[in-house]
Amino acid sequence: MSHVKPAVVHFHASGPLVALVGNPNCGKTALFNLLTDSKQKVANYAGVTVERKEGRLKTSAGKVLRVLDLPGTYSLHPRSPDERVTHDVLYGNAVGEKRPDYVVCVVDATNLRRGLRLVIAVQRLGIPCMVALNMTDMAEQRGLHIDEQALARELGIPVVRTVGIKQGGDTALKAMLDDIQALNSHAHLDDSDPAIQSHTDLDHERVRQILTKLNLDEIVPHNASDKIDRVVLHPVLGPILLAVILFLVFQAVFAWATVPMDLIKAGTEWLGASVSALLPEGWVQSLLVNGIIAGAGGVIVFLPQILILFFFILVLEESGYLPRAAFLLDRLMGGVGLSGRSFIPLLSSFACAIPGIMAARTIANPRDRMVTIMIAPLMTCSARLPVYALLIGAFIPQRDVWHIFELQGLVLFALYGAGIIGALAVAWVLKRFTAQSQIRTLMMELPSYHLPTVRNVLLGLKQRVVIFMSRVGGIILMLTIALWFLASYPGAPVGATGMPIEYSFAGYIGKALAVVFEPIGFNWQISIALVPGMAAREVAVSSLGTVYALAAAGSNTAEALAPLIAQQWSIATALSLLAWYVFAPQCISTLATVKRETGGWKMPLIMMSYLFALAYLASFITYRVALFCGLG
Ligand SMILES: Nc1nc2c(ncn2[C@@H]2O[C@H](COP(=O)(O)OP(=O)(O)OP(=O)(O)O)[C@@H](O)[C@H]2O)c(=O)[nH]1
Repeated sequence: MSHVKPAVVHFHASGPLVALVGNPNCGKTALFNLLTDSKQKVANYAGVTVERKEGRLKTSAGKVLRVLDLPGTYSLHPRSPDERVTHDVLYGNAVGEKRPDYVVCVVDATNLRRGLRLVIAVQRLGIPCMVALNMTDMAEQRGLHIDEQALARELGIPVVRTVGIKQGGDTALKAMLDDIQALNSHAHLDDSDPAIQSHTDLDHERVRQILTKLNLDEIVPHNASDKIDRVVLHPVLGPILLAVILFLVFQAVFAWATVPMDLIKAGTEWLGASVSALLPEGWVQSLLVNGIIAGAGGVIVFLPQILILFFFILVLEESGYLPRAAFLLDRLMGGVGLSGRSFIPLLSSFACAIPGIMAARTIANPRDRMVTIMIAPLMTCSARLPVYALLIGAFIPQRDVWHIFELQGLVLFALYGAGIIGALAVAWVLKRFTAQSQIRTLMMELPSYHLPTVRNVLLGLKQRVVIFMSRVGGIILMLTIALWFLASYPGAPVGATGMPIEYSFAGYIGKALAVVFEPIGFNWQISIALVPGMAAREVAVSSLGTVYALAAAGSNTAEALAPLIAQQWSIATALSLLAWYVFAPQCISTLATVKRETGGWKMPLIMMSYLFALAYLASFITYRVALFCGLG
């Protein structure tokens, strides 16, 4: 989707500032959510948190602490923009932010070696700190018994056990934060100690000594994950499995959504009819029935499909499969000059280009980061799903292919595929125009698999519903009402022939634009819908709903839209419109994000122009080829 409501709450209240610091994927955000009762995104791969998030913890002693969740980092020498965020906060360089008063170093108990290196580096900063030994449940399952008291003695700072995914899993941490004085009194390392100069080798040595002393120097493999990886990362089976998984997801989007979609349709229809019957004919009735109900109802109907898609994405995210997919795709992406690192930002763009573009902060190489940002909008964001679903529903028959595939699902899969291929092609071209190609090896952490928690999946789905509905109630509603106005006024003069909408502001605009879009097969009604579709893509659907509802003067709402366009448009036009939306120029909020992330208007302007040109070209070719094949 093209707009994400910022879930970050900024508190200006003063109060001790506690920062959560740790390696990527060690469970910082899970703990942050528990401590502050927040609902930030957690997922089983590195690089989910790319900016600082703040929350508030009220301790049982009544003290209020400000808690910061920071992007994961391996060291205090930042290599990517997200690691720099953590670095700047810890060194007191963050603009408008004081240095934290306390640091909680979150350490993955199943990966002590790496976590402790960062702890030692943090100790050297001179900020009072402690260790939250997280994922202790997983460590226990693998037979790893850590004596936290002994560890605390070795490090000279408090150590508590936590489980980020269990209610109450933060009890010991909360108790420790309650007694904040205790943290103050603990010694921290300081640079004057010759034994612990800031030297990586010395840190490694110290961690090795601690682990040996605690009898923890054996690396315990995670057998189950290793076994699964033998299939999932297999050079032949792995890619086949990935293709099958993605394919099944798109099949499910169509196959499972029919019943809830029918229910929503029936509900909207009933509402439209009831309001029509209740209100006298006039502008109020027209605004409600043809404007709001036709417009908003026409978009809400696609919510089940969006939720089904996200259900799968959330399950894949939580299970730990996604970084494996990145690993499998590394070679393919290497062919166009990208590394597997771009995979997660690009995958996030399937929800919405905005989090995807922000996730590109995890990419250390500036050129790779820029290319990833430029192609992120080509991933099919969920705002396009309503447009695709409407056109597929109207023009592609429901038919089994070889008794296995559903034709509509197949077409949807192809459209997502077209976006990906388009993105790879653009990346390849950008690579030609930018600096030398160099071979980069992908260093990516593969987390252990675990079963997705029902709570996290439900939470993720709830967030999608909230984002979607606030768009429907916000920007979509606003644009729909504006369009209704433009499409209803000034109205046809007495004795005029043709549809009243032709004599409206929207009609005039549509006809003027149609000159530009006629070569790619768009009529004036589609041309009208494209304009508000720039602000938010789903609005193209509600706009068509409004335009056609008004055009058909009185005929009811968007449910009628699919058969109506099926009757009025040629297949060539529908295919051309689908091609348009594969590349369609960006929604405004995406461009604003690109400006923020790249620090100027140059990149967003280049992005908008190239997407527009690409969309026009793709539609032109599609339309002409379709006409040639007799689909006119
Ligand atoms: N079994 C188990 N899983 C946990 C625990 N804490 C977190 N997780 C899971 O570990 C994964 C990573 O958690 P996050 O909270 O996203 O990790 P993070 O450190 O914030 O990650 P980044 O944002 O990438 O730095 C998620 O799938 C969590 O559900 C824990 O104590 N036990």
